[in-house]
Amino acid sequence: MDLKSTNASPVLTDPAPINNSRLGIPSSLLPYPQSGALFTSAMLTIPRKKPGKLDDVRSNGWLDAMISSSPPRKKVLKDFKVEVTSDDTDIAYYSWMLKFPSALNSFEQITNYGKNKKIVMFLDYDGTLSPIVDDPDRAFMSDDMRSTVRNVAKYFPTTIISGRSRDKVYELVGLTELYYAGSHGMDIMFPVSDMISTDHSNSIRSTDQQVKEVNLFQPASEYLPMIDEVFRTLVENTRDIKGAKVENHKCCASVHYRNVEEKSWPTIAQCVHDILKDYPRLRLTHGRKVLEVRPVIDWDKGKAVEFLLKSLGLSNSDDVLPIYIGDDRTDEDAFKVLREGKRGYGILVSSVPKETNAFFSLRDPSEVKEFLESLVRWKQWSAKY
Ligand SMILES: O=P(O)(O)OC[C@H]1O[C@H](O[C@H]2O[C@H](CO)[C@@H](O)[C@H](O)[C@H]2O)[C@H](O)[C@@H](O)[C@@H]1O
Repeated sequence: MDLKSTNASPVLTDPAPINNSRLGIPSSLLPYPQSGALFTSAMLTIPRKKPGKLDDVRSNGWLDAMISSSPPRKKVLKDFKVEVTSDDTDIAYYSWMLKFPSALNSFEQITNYGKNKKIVMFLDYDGTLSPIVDDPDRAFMSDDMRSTVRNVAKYFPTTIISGRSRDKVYELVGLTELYYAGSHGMDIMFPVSDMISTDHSNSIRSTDQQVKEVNLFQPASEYLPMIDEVFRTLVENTRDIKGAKVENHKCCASVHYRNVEEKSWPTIAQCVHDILKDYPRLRLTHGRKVLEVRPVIDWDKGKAVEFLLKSLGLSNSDDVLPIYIGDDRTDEDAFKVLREGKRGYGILVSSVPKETNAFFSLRDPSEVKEFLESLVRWKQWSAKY
């Protein structure tokens, strides 16, 4: 692993000062709400802005990205007024699988490569461990999936890496035997007892819910008041857009449009665009029917994987095989790190063909469960022989 790059400050150089002064108090003294905390407009009066002309989001590609996010299985070819049948979809999927084979069909290849190595698992949450549902607050994982992940963690060091806040994803997964990285890897926690090395300046010691001593790494900690402020503005300014939902993930904020009528997508995009104009230190990324606002720092799920491998003493690529399973564009950063460094395997969860840096594919969370169960069985079997 390139240690130098992870030891450098993850904050991208940008001359604009961080605008904590907007709030009038030093950031270190600011309280920020826990994940999922309900925002009441009484907390702060924010002048509401009507979205500007919708030209920006049409020309900057945001709208196209929104339309292509989470595509439906059946597509209508508008120009020809024909519907692509599921047979056509299947043909497209199977030819895509020639390039990104099923991790289930390639199981032997994966385990042959991992035979004398320590396998380290990284799992995304939404769309990977839990199916995508309309209400983000109801994205529960099944008890079966939970027990599968528990078993995986018995044999392989396992981290959940999510775009959600760390607290929220821990609440949803509920397993103490895992490591957790929330806010797309900008909020990482693991027990000090498992730590082999860290010399990162953004690491601090803390205690978790079980009062265990933990290492907390938050490369975007100085942005927390700014994210909180933007979250409130987003809530206020999207209030009249039916179906819009804004989440505060502590180090980033999400604006969901899954339940917004398609004709209002330009309005919601323009609304986010207008707010971001006031925050040059924040940027936008796209997820599955969600716009994500996050700090302009050189940190993502890929960097988080590298950081965790190093901190846990697992960065020797000859002895270690990291496997990362995820479904989202933000997971591509991790797939890329594994592919480019020839370090491990990315597995994309998708039921439609997609451009990806992953090596393998799985169709949906049920196939993820099957793959994880096979891995556990293989490990138990190989321990005997
Ligand atoms: O990194 P992840 O764990 O995959 O988190 C990414 C986003 O997941 C959630 O949104 C997605 O799942 C929702 C529930 O199925 C769905 O309603 C939404 O449309 C998806 O985008 C979460 O709510 C986001 O904040 C995360 O960033």
